[in-house]
Amino acid sequence: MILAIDIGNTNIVLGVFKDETLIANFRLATDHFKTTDEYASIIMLLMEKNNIDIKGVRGVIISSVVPSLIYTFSKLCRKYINSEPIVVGPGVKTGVKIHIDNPREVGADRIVNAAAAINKYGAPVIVVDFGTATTFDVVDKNSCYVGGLICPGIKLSIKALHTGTAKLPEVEIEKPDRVVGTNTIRSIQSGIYYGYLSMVDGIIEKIIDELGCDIKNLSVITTGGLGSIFVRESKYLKVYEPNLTLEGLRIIYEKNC
Ligand SMILES: Nc1ncnc2c1ncn2[C@@H]1O[C@H](COP(=O)(O)OP(=O)(O)O)[C@@H](O)[C@H]1O
Ligand SMILES: CC(C)(COP(=O)(O)O)[C@@H](O)C(=O)NCCC(=O)O
Ligand SMILES: [K+]
Repeated sequence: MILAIDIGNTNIVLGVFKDETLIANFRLATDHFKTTDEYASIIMLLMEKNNIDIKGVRGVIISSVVPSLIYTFSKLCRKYINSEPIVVGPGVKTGVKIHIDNPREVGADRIVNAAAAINKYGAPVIVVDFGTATTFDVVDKNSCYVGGLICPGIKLSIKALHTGTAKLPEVEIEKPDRVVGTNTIRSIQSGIYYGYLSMVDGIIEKIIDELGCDIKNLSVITTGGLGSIFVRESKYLKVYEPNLTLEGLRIIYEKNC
């Protein structure tokens, strides 16, 4: 078995693969202050509850956008799994040609998403990841990662409206029936929901223009904890792949083991 660990700013997602099949996945809150031993005790308990023998894990691969937790989880792998993890970054083969100003600064999760999307859908492909931030990753027709966009995440935007004002409450993400809100909560929900929907579709149209390709030849894949919200409702987001990053990690593991 392979253990894939995707460390995001809000959640840490773990996936256990038996050959190419994801047999279990767990989601933990990202906590910069938890120790190696604390994370290990949670993970081992979850493994046990899912009847997974940690001794059967032959390798671990980690993608992290939280630098301090790379150390915590690498230590966890050595101490509790007896394995030196592959940490996605410079020097690790991903199969993705990165054509941006400074390949070292791009979030590992974005390259992992691109690797998974190319593998499953071919190129050109766009990945929209609704996590703490909402990111767009663009792979051109030559399978080159050519960059993308970083937008404030949905929950982050809702929080910012609340913390940056005296009177706005923190609302739940909901689709209002009408775009014109008739009270404060409905107005915020409409701003968030229809604002994001228009932003996503508008950005995808601009990317298509810039790539100079036809929408018929391009795949647009959605992922991330909040990714299911706009699928179907959007003109372009039709495919939701909740485990895209984990699948990308498995593919990259196989290239490097
Ligand atoms: N299964 C789920 N259903 C609904 N919301 C979720 C789910 N998983 C995560 N979320 C929410 O989605 C947001 C983004 O999560 P995630 O994609 O894990 O972010 P990140 O990768 O930045 O850590 C978080 O606010 C989280 O609370
Ligand atoms: C853009 C991100 C914050 C997204 O992180 P997430 O929402 O998945 O937690 C992360 O990929 C990151 O820190 N990237 C570094 C900058 C870059 O990608 O250019
Ligand atoms: K993201």
